[in-house]
Amino acid sequence: MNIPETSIHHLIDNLTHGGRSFALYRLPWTDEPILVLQADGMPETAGTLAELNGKEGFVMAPFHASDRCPIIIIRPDKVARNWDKIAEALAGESAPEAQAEEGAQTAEQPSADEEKQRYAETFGLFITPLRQKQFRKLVLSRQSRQPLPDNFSPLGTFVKACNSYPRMMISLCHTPTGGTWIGSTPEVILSGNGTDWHTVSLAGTMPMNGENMPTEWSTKNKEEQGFVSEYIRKAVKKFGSRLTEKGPYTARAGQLVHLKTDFHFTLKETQHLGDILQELHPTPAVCGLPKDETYRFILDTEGYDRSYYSGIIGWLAPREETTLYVNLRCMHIGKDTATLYAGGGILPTSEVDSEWEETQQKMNTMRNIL
Ligand SMILES: C=C(O[C@@H]1C=C(C(=O)O)C=C[C@H]1O)C(=O)O
Repeated sequence: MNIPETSIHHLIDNLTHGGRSFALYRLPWTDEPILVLQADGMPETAGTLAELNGKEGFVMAPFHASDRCPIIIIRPDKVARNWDKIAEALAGESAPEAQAEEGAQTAEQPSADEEKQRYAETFGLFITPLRQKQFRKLVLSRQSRQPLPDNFSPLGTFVKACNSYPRMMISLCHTPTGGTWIGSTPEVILSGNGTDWHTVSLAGTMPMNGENMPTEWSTKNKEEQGFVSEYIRKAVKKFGSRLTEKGPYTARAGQLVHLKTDFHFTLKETQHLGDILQELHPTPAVCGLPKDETYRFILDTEGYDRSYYSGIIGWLAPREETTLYVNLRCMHIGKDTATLYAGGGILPTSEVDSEWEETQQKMNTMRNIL
């Protein structure tokens, strides 16, 4: 993907400082940036995914919705594909007045050792109920802040992600309340149109071996992904018919590989996609099993707010094509730091050092383009 001409580049970068809501995204295996822009006013918010029934727009839903962190629906007043059309859509837009930057981030950053120490403590809290067989799987995640480079450009970073990660859905999304997020996710939660729908079970992680894809999976990884498949199969059967499954197979995501199963199914109608999202989210790829108990446990025990990480991001359009993803390998852009997020599935046999390393490798997806 090319960088657009300088005026568009600056305009989009400036939009990330303003009061306007927009999303710029690129679907896997395409080279087409898509802009969704709300012309005025604050975007609509919702407290539950079910409230998305019948709605159209660019959705950004958190791991756990609250008043402070609601589900956001950017109204598609303007939708434009490719830089030429995006330039036309933005013609007449002036660079918005810069708003006061949110939350001055002057707090001391913990050192790498302190971050690992904290992670290890929380890992201890997570492994105990797993070993006591209270839960079958838990996903433990963390955040890490790092300074933005002096010449940081959100749009430049978006284009770099598009060029580095052809298999992933790349997004740059800004709203006045949610702030600015950039991500590169490998995981569909719900996509399709008409009667044909698709979701995936994605779990298990290994680093690429140079340019070679490792394909020998440990029992732990296979089991972890099997849990997600089992959950998705059940959830999808509640709404869809004619379920077909392909996998598990090894799928590349940047410098990592995962185990993946595709699920295709038929829906009779598309006015209740919110109900399906509510049933699916949070899948055991980002939460745990059993769902309700592990969701509560994570909210109470993980020790930080996941915000929009491991929520849902993408285009919802019940009358045309929907492409919704799990918001992974993402970062929140602050005034002069980026907050990166990553997690991984924990089973009773998990070990703290390799799980920590896995979160580092996942965060590198964003670090490598900063
Ligand atoms: C939780 C993340 O990724 C998820 C967890 C995985 C795992 O536990 O192996 C693999 C892919 C994703 O479903 C993340 O990227 O932060």
